[in-house]
Amino acid sequence: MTTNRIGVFGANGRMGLALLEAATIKEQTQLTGAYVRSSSSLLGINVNQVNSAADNSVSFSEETTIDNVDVLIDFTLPAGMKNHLKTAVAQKIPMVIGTTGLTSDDMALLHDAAKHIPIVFARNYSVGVNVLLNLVQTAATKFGDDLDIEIFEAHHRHKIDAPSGTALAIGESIAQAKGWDHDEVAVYDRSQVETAKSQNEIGYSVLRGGDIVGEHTAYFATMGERLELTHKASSRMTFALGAVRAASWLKNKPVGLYDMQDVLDLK
Ligand SMILES: NC(=O)C1=CN([C@@H]2O[C@H](COP(=O)(O)OP(=O)(O)OC[C@H]3O[C@@H](n4cnc5c(N)ncnc54)[C@H](OP(=O)(O)O)[C@@H]3O)[C@@H](O)[C@H]2O)C=CC1
Ligand SMILES: O=C(O)C1=N[C@H](C(=O)O)C[C@H](O)C1
Repeated sequence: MTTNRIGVFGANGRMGLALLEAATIKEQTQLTGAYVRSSSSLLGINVNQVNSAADNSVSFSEETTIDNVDVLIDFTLPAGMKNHLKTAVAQKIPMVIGTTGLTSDDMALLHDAAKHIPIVFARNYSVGVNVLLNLVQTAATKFGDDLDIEIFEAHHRHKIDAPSGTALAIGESIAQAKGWDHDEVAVYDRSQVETAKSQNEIGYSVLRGGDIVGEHTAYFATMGERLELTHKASSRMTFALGAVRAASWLKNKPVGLYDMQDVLDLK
């Protein structure tokens, strides 16, 4: 097996720094690019000075200077991801994407790009959440119709998008199993609603605070019992190592759009 050379966009972000470390410590993988914006004060600085566990032969460089890379990884914001996607398509480099908060237009761009390069896009790169995406489908279909389904998520105070990408992925997985259109059954705000909830609903609630890495619970509540399926991430390295694993899996794949369930063979 040849070494997989990894370039990381948004290398100074919370996930970016974890990805620098993951690409350094993972076997058969080499960190070869740590990309930041052209305005960044980190340009030219060794990554090792910001994360001592990251490869000391790499310095932060401009995101327009990609070279010597087999797979690019992007955990940034939607605007950044879209620029990075254009670069990856232009240079025909496979891409692993974890950025959340994407609109349906952004998703259409991803689908188009995946006609030209192989892409893994997942809203959560942990093993646990990807197993959970299957478990919620079982739970959603084993109770009768007299069932209330709610999803709760909690994240750190800096998180911008809500509900989290993972919460939406869980809801979409449930909707698929129930044969529902997710957009029609998703309820994000009950503050203006003056009627009792209907059973064909997936309700979302959100907490933001402190340094919570990421917690998700799907509730299946009926009369007399309630099932709660919870996943808790306690380190960003879980997501980063998952993304680097996805990058190794992706290296020689044909063009197309894949997800972490493909990587983990969970479909
Ligand atoms: N799929 C998964 O498993 C996971 C996904 N995520 C997602 O990853 C994303 C990043 O999260 P996190 O690391 O906490 O966020 P941070 O805010 O810590 O980092 C964001 C990074 O993106 C860069 N960035 C933002 N906008 C642009 C742009 N327009 N062009 C280029 N670079 C840009 C920032 O650069 P600068 O500092 O210069 O602004 C920074 O490096 C979020 O969408 C989050 O939801 C997070 C964890 C797991
Ligand atoms: O922003 C984060 O931190 C996370 N974002 C992802 C999401 O939106 O689901 C995944 C993880 O929960 C952490």
